[in-house]
Amino acid sequence: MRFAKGHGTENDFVILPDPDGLLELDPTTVAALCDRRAGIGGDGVLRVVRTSALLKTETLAESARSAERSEWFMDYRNADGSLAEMCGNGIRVFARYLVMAGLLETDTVDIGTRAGARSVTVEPDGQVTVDMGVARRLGEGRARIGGGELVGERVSVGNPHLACPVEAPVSGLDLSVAPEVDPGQFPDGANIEVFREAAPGTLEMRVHERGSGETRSCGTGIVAVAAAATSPGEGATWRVRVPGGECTVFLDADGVRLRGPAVIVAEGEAHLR
Ligand SMILES: N[C@@H](CCC[C@H](N)C(=O)O)C(=O)O
Repeated sequence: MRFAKGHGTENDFVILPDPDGLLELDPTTVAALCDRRAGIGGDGVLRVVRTSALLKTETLAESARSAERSEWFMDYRNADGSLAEMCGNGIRVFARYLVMAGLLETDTVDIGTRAGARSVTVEPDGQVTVDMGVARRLGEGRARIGGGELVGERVSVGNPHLACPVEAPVSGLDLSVAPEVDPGQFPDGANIEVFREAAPGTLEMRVHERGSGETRSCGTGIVAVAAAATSPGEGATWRVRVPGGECTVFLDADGVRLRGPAVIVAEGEAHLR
């Protein structure tokens, strides 16, 4: 099985080129690929598949139908094999892979996801900007963590988030154990972010991702905390620092854009047993 490895702010992915949709990617295979000792290692898998091939085996939700017009589809899987609707770091890495593989002739492309199509622009300076659509703010939510409680705002970026403001520097928090959420608020689970304003216009954030555990960055989580930190109805630009680097989020009346790095670090052949 051919693969590439890439990351966006150290949120890392195994990339599987499968233009014609021939791979059978079950959760066990995904978990084996993402295993950091016995596999290649990654927070998730990005299968690079033509949308026309994906649609032979999968029906998209009504809300994701815009993806049907995209040539390429980011079939994203978490490290535990579960599917997710969207990945903000992954889609930048996906676009970088398309460029490297000679599969992209323009700088801007619509990429299909289970949250719908997202317009992605690969910039000359190496950064990649994604039109993330709308970050929907859904009201207060809670999570239990290490005997305490986190209170924050539920935000949908296509996938579910709980963005929790905290007073102390985020480096002091223990996110090693999965926070528990109320299934009534999050029927499909959630990605949990803690954040604080470290300087004017700059947020610091850490995340515990659904299906992957604590990661060094989460692009949709970065968008969720930027939305939660912005006064309703106003626009803003936030730099968001995560353990693996930094991204910038632009919020305005048209929606949200996420800008950050995307790197391919290796290519090879995987031999899974
Ligand atoms: N790391 C990603 C998000 C991946 C999906 C997430 N774990 C979920 O299950 O919703 C990002 O960069 O957005």
